[in-house]
Amino acid sequence: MTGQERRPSTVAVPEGYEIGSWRVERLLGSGGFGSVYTASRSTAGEPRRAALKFLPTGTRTPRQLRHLRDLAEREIEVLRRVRAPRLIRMHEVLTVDDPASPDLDGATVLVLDHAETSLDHVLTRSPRPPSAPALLTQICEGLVQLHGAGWVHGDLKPGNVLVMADGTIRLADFNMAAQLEGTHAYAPGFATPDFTPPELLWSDITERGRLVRPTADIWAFGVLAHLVLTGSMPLPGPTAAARRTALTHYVRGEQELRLAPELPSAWREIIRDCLAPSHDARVSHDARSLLRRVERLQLPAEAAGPRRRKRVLLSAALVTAVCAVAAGTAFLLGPDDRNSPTAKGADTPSAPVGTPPASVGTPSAPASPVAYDRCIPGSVCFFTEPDGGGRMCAWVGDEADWLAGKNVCSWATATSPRSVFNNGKGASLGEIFTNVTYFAERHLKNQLGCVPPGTRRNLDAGVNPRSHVWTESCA
Ligand SMILES: Nc1ncnc2c1ncn2[C@@H]1O[C@H](COP(=O)(O)OP(=O)(O)OP(=O)(O)O)[C@@H](O)[C@H]1O
Repeated sequence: MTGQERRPSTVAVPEGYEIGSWRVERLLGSGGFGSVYTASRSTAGEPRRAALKFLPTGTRTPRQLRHLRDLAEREIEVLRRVRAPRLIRMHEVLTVDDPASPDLDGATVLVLDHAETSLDHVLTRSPRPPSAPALLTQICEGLVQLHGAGWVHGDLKPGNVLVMADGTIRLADFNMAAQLEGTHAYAPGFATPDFTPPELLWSDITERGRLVRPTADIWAFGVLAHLVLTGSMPLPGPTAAARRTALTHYVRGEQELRLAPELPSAWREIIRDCLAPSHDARVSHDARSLLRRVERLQLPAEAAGPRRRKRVLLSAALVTAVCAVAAGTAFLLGPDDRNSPTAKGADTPSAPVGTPPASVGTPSAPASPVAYDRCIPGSVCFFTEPDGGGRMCAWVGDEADWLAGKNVCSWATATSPRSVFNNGKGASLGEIFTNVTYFAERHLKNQLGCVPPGTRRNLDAGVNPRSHVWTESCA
């Protein structure tokens, strides 16, 4: 099916229809596999509003049914297991039990956080939104969180980037998502052609599905970035077929990648790397290194420049300037609940999901050999107990103020960390800022220590960091 556009298929749900504690209001839109409605809660409790995604898993022919169930299960699995600030949250899963409505009976209903709109709609109104760099930073954060938790999105495109009422974004629509087994994963054989990397457009589908890797999302990010920054596709053409021909010429080396001339040169470099014509040529640009580059584009030139050129730590003055901006773009990873019993299986209702806390883990959790492994790849984690035990605070980006910055560490007010793990990926993947330097005061003042990539170490009692920054070296 790759190469064909998916047609929306509407699941008709009447206004006022009741399911669980929800009353359906109006249709938000339909995708290839189901429809999304706004709903309000008819009983006490939070949230008051939600988006209900109806997947018609109870109807259709047995073959369609199997396929729809597989897609629904993928989405539920991701939403249950990966809870992170830049991914849409799922509150519960319901099944319609209504034999009197044969089209609805048996449908799976995902109760999701209600988004205000999608990036697709934003681009229709404003093809080059002024907030494009900030939007792209957050999309990149979403990819870091998803890939860090071991999943490939597989269908990143404007329709699957939701914009919340507060203007922040969340990645959504995970029915093409695939869980990594080492370096690769198997996804169903669908994708949206304009956002699909060349190696997948012409690849075979095995019994387990199509082999995908995180570089597929990196390609999609490149297309998305070009679209959001310029209002046009990187491989232009009036129809999907024409764009595909342009892609073929590009991949065969018969045609250069001609990015829009108005694209700023730094973005041009990033997009070119994302749109490298093969997986091998793209593999060194993972989501995390991309995030760093995207974040740095938003720093004032005088702050970003010296940090890039000199392979030394930031000077105190410079650091203050960097922090003011970096604090606005760094983020904290949510809990990694991959080992949680409630995270398994698609048939039990999930517990309500709250905003991921700034600190995760339990105060009494004993240190164990796997304790450090809670730290999601790509992040730096500080723990309240030695050997990765106790509570954990994790960051992918810089944090200028642990207690009052963008991503605070709630336990740090009263507790000193006793161990640290720099689980950043390291220089082998082309990343530059791989060491984590931490400071006794906010805004990176009064250096306490530095952790090289891959290092797990215990900290002396009384070491009280208040800020940290990813740096080129610990020297
Ligand atoms: N949580 C949500 N809040 C608000 N709107 C949503 C939410 N989830 C999805 N939508 C909107 O509902 C519509 C249908 O979404 P859905 O995920 O089913 O399909 P799609 O992404 O448009 O298409 P496809 O699944 O074929 O890729 C889209 O317009 C999307 O923006």
